[in-house]
Amino acid sequence: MSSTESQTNTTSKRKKSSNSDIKLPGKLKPWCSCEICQSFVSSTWSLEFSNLCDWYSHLLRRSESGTIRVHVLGNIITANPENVEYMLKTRLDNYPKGKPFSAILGDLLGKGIFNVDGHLWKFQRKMASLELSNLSVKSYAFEIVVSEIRSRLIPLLSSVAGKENGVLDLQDVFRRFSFDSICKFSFGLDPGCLELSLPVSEFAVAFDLASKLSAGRALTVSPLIWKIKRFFNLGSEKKLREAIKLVNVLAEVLIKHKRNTDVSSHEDLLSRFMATIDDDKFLRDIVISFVLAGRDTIASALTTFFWLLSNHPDVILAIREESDCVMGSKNRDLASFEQLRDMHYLQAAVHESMRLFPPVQFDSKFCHEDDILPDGTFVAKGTRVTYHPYAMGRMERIWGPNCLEFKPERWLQDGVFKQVNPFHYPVFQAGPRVCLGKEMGLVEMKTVALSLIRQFDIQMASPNQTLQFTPGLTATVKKGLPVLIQSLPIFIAIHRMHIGDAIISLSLTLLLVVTNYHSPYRRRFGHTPSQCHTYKYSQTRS
Ligand code: HEM
Repeated sequence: MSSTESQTNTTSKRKKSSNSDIKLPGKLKPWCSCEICQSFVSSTWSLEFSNLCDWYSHLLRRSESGTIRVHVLGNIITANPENVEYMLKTRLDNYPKGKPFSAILGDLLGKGIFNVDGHLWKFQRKMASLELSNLSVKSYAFEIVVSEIRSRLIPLLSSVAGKENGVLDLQDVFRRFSFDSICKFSFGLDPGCLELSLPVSEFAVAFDLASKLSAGRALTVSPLIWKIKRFFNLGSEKKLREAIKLVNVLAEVLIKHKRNTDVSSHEDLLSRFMATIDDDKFLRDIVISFVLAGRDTIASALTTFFWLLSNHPDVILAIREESDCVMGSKNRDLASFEQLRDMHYLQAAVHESMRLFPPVQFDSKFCHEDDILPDGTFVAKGTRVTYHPYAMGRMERIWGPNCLEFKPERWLQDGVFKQVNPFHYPVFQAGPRVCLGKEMGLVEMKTVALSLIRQFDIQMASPNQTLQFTPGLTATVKKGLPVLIQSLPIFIAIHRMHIGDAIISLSLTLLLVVTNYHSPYRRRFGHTPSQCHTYKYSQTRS
């Protein structure tokens, strides 16, 4: 079917829909007394739900169309895949980021890709897609991650492993890790956040504060409040201005330095973009967008993944067994790019984790001209429309009756990872503006997770911890993720060669061989890890 045909069909379907919603205005209605708005205004939703997104998920599950309105916010929220496809692909032009969003992040991001629409976006998208698909840029990104794991992450975890009171906030560790990695990738600059012997980087502190305060603007009752504070340079707006000034000074110094250096052989984004762009302010904006996009998302995804794993030891075992099978059980090196590609269960587990805990829990666009969504919802010009990946991951009508369970197997068909329709799973957004760092992010996440799973036993310091999120652009766990760490015996034996540990590891290896036959891997995939090379080979051939 041609795209015009499919568009016509959608339109006629929408016309047929007799949703009474059509007559409702979509605009802001601060006085609304409907049940949802009253519960929102009085915060009574919090009596039953720990997180706003859990309450929205509950409302969206109850809604026949999978769409609700919060009139007091002037916001239409949808978990309906047809609507999501419509706004992110079919009518992308009618659902831009819009001025309210770009005003909030404008001072920090300027005209960077994350914050613009139209020609400015198209130009950056084309340029960045070209660079990110380049093989040498991909291996540069991978080398950065591998080196950060080897030289900082593993030594840090090893230094607290087994220590009494050796509690570590894993969320904080991941935030430092991902900041170092994305800065090296974007600027070729190492802020050394995970290096505890180094003083905290000024850039990291300023960037952190600037993104936190910018996101805080979205939480004010009316944008007028932060705009007035900005005009008079008061309170949080004064701090934001100072933080952005520092980010700008450091970026300027860096760009100047690079302009005076031969960067033709450098692989970082800034050096590569320099060849095309002369305007240093624009260059700064483009690269800062990448830092914002690629930092907290990875840290958030890893934090919730390890929280889920702590309640699913069978998944940890299956990941270890699959990696032993692909890499060899005695191999303690990090997985290579190719080896990661062969780990279908790991790929399934990280996708499943982000289904339940997407790093970007919701994402809003602003309607350009009056419109009707495929489910019949009328959208007035200027209305905010939010698609909600967090709620979508919890919809029975999309994922079936076990939608609330963490089941990596749902992504596997005969042991091979199967993608789903991206509009059912818009964790990386979908359509023409799909996340540019998706592949890179997945590789980073899997490399970090696997390196820790193979070398450490990680337990929650408070085993009954539930996840409560702080409001912001990316999901952040309110109290962090305090964990206790133990090195795995095999790892100790190989790296430290203590005779006692070597005996323990030998016994464990024997135990593993004996229990191999009854392993979770076998139950899951119907074959033992030692058979899996042949298995996968025959899968590929057929
Ligand atoms: C688990 C990791 C990640 C997740 C879940 C994720 C998710 C997303 C989402 C939902 C968007 C759409 C945001 C919007 O338009 O409002 C997005 C856009 C984007 N992401 Fe990611 N992201 C991840 C990692 C990364 C990384 C590592 C990079 C950098 C290399 C990156 C670069 C970008 C860029 C540049 C955009 C803007 C694309 C455009 O507007 O055309 N992301 N990402």
